[in-house]
Parts: sequence; structure tokens; C-alpha cells
Amino acid sequence: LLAPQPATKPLTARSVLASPVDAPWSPGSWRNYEAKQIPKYDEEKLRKAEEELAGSAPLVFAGEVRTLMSDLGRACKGDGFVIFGGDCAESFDEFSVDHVRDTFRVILQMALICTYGGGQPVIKIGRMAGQFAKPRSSSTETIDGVTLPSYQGDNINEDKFTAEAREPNPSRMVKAYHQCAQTLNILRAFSTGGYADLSRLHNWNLDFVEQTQQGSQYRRLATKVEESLRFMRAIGVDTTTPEFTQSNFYTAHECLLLPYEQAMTREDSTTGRWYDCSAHLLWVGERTRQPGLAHFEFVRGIQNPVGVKISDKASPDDVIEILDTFNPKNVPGKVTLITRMSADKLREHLPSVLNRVKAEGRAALWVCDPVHGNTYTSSNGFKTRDVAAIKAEIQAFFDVHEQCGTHAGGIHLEMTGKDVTECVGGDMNAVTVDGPRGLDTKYLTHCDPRLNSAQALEIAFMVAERLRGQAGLPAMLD
Ligand SMILES: O=C[C@H](O)[C@H](O)COP(=O)(O)O
Ligand SMILES: C=C(OP(=O)(O)O)C(=O)O
Repeated sequence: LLAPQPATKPLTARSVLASPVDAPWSPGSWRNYEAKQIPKYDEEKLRKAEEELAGSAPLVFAGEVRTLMSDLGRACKGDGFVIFGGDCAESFDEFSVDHVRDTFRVILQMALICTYGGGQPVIKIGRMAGQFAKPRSSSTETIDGVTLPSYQGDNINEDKFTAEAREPNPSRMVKAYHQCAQTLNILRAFSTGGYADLSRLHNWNLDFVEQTQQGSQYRRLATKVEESLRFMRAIGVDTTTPEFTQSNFYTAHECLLLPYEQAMTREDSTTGRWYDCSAHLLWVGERTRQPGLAHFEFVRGIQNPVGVKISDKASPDDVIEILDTFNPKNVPGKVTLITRMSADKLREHLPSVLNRVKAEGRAALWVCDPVHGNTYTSSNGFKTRDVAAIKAEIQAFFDVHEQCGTHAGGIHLEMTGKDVTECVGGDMNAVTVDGPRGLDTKYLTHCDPRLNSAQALEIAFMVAERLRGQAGLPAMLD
């Protein structure tokens, strides 16, 4: 149903133009605008990679994208909660079936905790099958007097510190595409092939999490859900239907590497509209979301639901301009605003933005990314985040939404199913700066620090209690 998009022209000189809502748009119109964070490629090699991608199968389909849009639309109106989770940056060397499965199952566990706790549908979205390209604060890195381009993700260059490795290579986009296809294949098999069946919910606990407080809390919760299922079966409910045995799972990534995104954009023959078939949802990052830039132009024309990262630098006017451009028809579910500020800045800044969006009657789903505003370098040189600061930002997010009468609609986490030691803190089995569970024990990330599975579950239990509180229910596990 989806016609391949023909190969694209090489990158051209950029001009800085505004992106009026009604100006003509095409998948390549971003090339007339200044593009930040996109590497300068060898043009002939880039053209070949784009052609190969444009002739490849879409990774997701327009119908799936529309289903996500309607799920997000319900959440936008207050009925639903979104969990986004996955690696900061997917990589070629960490890829394996187990790696995909372990992240998937922690997200399933988190969703079960929040569904049971909050009594709301939970929409599961993996930062998976496409989350490769990374925007960097500095375009270069200097070590011992040698300056090279910064590592920007495995679909752009390699993190090894040599001139050859850091050279942007367009064939890496094609390699990444093939890994995405495998990842999606695994995710589709796990979500619909029996693994996500609610009757297996005890098996989702990872071995190393079993030993933690979160693992035993999860076991108790799973037992309660099992009892509910037994009761339902006893009164004649059929628990072998897809509602019980399958799970909708969607993918998302930052819409950063526009040559890749354009090559994956296809016209839906049933509607004549353009869908970016690299993922169900694409978001624009804090560093590239400004009007008049190439990313803003590309995103305004695709029919996928889109996310926009919002730091404390975004004024209420900026947010209204984003909504005017990306969602001129004010469709609930079209735009998800992902705040990432740190707790203090969020308490100070978010109310004016929420009040303005609410006063103008704009449809926006609000999600909290509590990790990107809380990154710092530890005394022993690791880029890290503190679980306490992450939890504080989520609490602030719920508090501020309660004050403003708006819906706290989800969380967005850099996390993994592995027992990594990249973020400090945690209730049990805490990661510390040094020592037996010091940051250097299992620090594997290719860019930013991820929560490990016990830390992610701890956050899910906290969120579930907040959702319960909103619904006037007593604590879940007393
Ligand atoms: O994930 C977000 C960014 O890519 C990342 O935080 C940038 O890191 P840097 O400041 O080390 O470049
Ligand atoms: C780069 C990211 O976030 P931000 O744009 O908020 O910094 C990210 O989520 O990977």
C-alpha cells in the first residue's frame, strides 16, 4: 500500500526561512532550511544509501500509526498513561535478541504496575528499532590535544576515538535499518506471539531483579493480578482473547538524521498522506525543535504522532507556535509535549506553559522526561544521573499538573533491562559512585546513563502510587 519514496537529491545549501503552516511541504522540503546536528557526508555515498533505504520495506505501517494516534488521543483527553522507555542510543555491538527482550519485558512489567495501580490503559512505546542518532552539545571532542568529530550514534559514526571511526559514513544508516527490521521482528513476535500473555506475568521478572525489593513487590502484584484473572475465568470471562494474550507495543525515536527519515517516508495510497515509516512516533529534540530549522520543517508534514522535547527555555509562545504548526487542526494525540527540566525548574516554569495551553483549548499530551534535565559528571568522571533527582522531577510533574488541572500523561525514560551501573541511587542494590556497585562496575552505555531494571521498576511503583492517589485509591502494596 505504501509506495517507496524515490531517492533524494543530495543536501543543498540551506537558507533560514520560516515554516508557515500552509506553505507547500514535501518529504524533502527540509533541505531548504538550516539543519543542525546532521553530519556532512560524502554526497555520492549518501545518495546510494538513501536510494537503498527508499527501496526497502517500511518498518511500520500507516494503519499501526493511526492506531497509536487514537490511543494517544484518548490519553490526551485524560484516559491513559504513556510509558516510553529504552536505550539512550541503540548500538550495533549491544544488539541481541536477549537485549531487546529484556528491555521489552521491563516495559511490560512497568505497564502492568501502572495499569493495575492507576486503573488506566497504559500505552507502551519503546525507544527501540531506530533510536540511534544522537544530538551532541559539542560537534567535536578533544583528547590529549587531538580533536575529532563527536560520536553521534552508530548510524552516523563509531565511538572509537580515531579519525577513521569518527568519519560519518552513510552506509551505517543502512546497517542500522537492518538492525531495526530485526528488532521490530523480535518485538512483534514477543508482543503477539504468547510472551506478553498475562498468564505469564510471573515469568517477566528478570533473575537479578528477583532478589531486590522491587522484584518481590512485583511478585506480590503479579499474584494479585493472577487472582483477579482466576476470578474473571470463574465468572465466565474468556481470558484467551487478544486483550489478555497480546500487547500493543509501539516504537519511537528522535527524528534527527533527516536523510534517513526522508528515505523512510512513504505516501499512503489509501489517503495520499505522508507517513514516516521508520517508527510509529517521532520526536524532535530540544536542540533541533526551533522554528525555521530543517527538523521543524520535516516534522510538520508527516502524519505520525509527533513528540517535542520542551526544556525551561521554551516560553508559552514557543509552545503555542509548536502546536499551531504541528497540529493546526487541534487533533488530540497528534502532539506529545515531553518536558525535561529538572524538578526545580519544572515547578517554576511549567505552570505558565500549562495554563496557556489549557486557556487556548489546545490538545496536547503531557509526558515527563525526568532524565535529560538531571545529567551531571560524577567525581570519578562518569556521566550519570541520580535516581532521587529523577523521582523528584516526576513528583514535581504530577504536583504541577494537579495544581493546573491538567493530565499528567506519561513518562519517558532512558533505561535498559540489564543490571547496568550507570545511574546512581536506587532503594535496594543501589548504585554508588565507587565501591562494589560503583559506576565503573557495568557502565556500558554508548552515550547517556540508563536506569537499570530495578531502578526502572522502582520508578514505576512510585508512578502507580501517584496514579492511585489521583483516583482516590489507597496505597497499592501496604
Ligand atoms: O541524549 C541526549 C543527548 O544526545 C546527550 O545528552 C548529549 O550529550 P552531550 O552533552 O555529552 O553531548
Ligand atoms: C537527546 C534526547 O533528549 P533531549 O532532546 O531532550 O536532550 C533524547 O531523548 O535522546
